[in-house]
Amino acid sequence: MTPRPLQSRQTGSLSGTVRVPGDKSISHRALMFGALAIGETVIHGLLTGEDVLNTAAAMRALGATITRDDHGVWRVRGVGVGGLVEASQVLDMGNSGTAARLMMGLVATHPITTFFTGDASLTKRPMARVTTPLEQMGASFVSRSGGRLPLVIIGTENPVPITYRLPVASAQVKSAILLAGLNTPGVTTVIEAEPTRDHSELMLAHFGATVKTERIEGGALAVSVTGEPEITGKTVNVPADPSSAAFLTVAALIRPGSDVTLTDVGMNPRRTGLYDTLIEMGADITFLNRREQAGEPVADLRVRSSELTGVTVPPERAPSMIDEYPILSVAAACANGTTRMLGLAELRVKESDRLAMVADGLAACGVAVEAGPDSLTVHGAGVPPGGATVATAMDHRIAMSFLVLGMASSQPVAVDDSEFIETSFPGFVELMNELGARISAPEA
Ligand SMILES: O=C(O)C1=C[C@@H](OP(=O)(O)O)[C@@H](O)[C@H](O)C1
Ligand SMILES: C=C(OP(=O)(O)O)C(=O)O
Repeated sequence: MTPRPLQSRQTGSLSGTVRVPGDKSISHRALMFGALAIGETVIHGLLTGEDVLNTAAAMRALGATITRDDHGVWRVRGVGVGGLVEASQVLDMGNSGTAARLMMGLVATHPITTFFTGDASLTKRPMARVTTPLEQMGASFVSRSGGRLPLVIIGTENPVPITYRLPVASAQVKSAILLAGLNTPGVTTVIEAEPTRDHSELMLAHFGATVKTERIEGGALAVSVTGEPEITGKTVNVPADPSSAAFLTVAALIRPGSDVTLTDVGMNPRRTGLYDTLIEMGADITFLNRREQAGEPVADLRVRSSELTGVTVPPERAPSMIDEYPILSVAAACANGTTRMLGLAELRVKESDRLAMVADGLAACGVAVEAGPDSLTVHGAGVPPGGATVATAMDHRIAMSFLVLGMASSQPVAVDDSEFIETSFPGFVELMNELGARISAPEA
């Protein structure tokens, strides 16, 4: 595919009221759980990013009927727990770790064989973290690349429930095991030392499954699902994605005179670490009209430009803002003083090695930065110099973060490819420009 470079120039104040697209994590789950439910699931506000469209295609290949009407409402007719059928084609999960890993959990405890692949980014990402527990439940895997995609899963006819302690903080691994547990007799339990996003637990309960979370010795959480439930189709209203809202939030904070309202943003406390951090840095963010939608808290966010000061972000906050470190690093570059971010090992195995990509990109833009094995230190000096073309390595969040950096930099910042923004935030450039940004194709 031909790369699509973009350039972002320094902008004046941003203003307006907008709704960013639906939450990606919740959108994947709504399609998957709808596909396992009996009856019809109606989804409002589903993200139509490429990652989620890949999930829809995969669930259709596994037997569900999924349609979208002219008003953007999605309907899923499910097959019932245990009812997935063998796909006749390879399931290509594109750029999406969530789709690949959760789907592997789903098929592992059905007596079907499934072939998975992904793009050049996804095929580099570790999958042993899911294949190891799923093997304990009875599935087998064939892969020529040390457990990475492409791989084949031979699902088991006689799944066994397990109790599994997560070796890394990962909602994807937790969810893969819980989804495998759905078609397994008895109780399947995942123990997590650090709380990760709980959208699977909340949505499974909404669909009628029995899911329990208990605090156990040492403060860890034990999350259990009771197997072989009958789950029934439900209505799901997908909130706006806090991880997408993050880009607009930081852009408004760093452009003087800005006043932006973001409506309907998901405020699940396991996702809001970035907002807590920005407030510690001095951000003026007001949370209006707090309410609940399908078990998920939401609010409207009013963001006004602010003088930011560097802070230390503790490692235990990482799971609640794991996808937001690239954009936090941009806020840190425009702040005064040093920001230290700790506990970032997982950033190295996302769509790209985000720790390295952020450090290299900021350095290219004249920002003082130091990367450790699992930490990042950014020395903010107000206005970044900019004036570079930043490599994005098939990573949507790197591309969007550096386009935001360009909005505040003395010289324009370009990104070498913007194509992957479509995976999570279709319409990003148009929405930013509507608020006052100056993002366009680079001048020849
Ligand atoms: O469960 C999910 O929907 C996600 C979990 C996180 O990944 P890990 O579980 O690998 O930390 C996150 O980075 C990803 O964007 C979405
Ligand atoms: C890490 C991300 O997604 P995934 O793991 O689903 O590819 C992300 O969206 O930042």
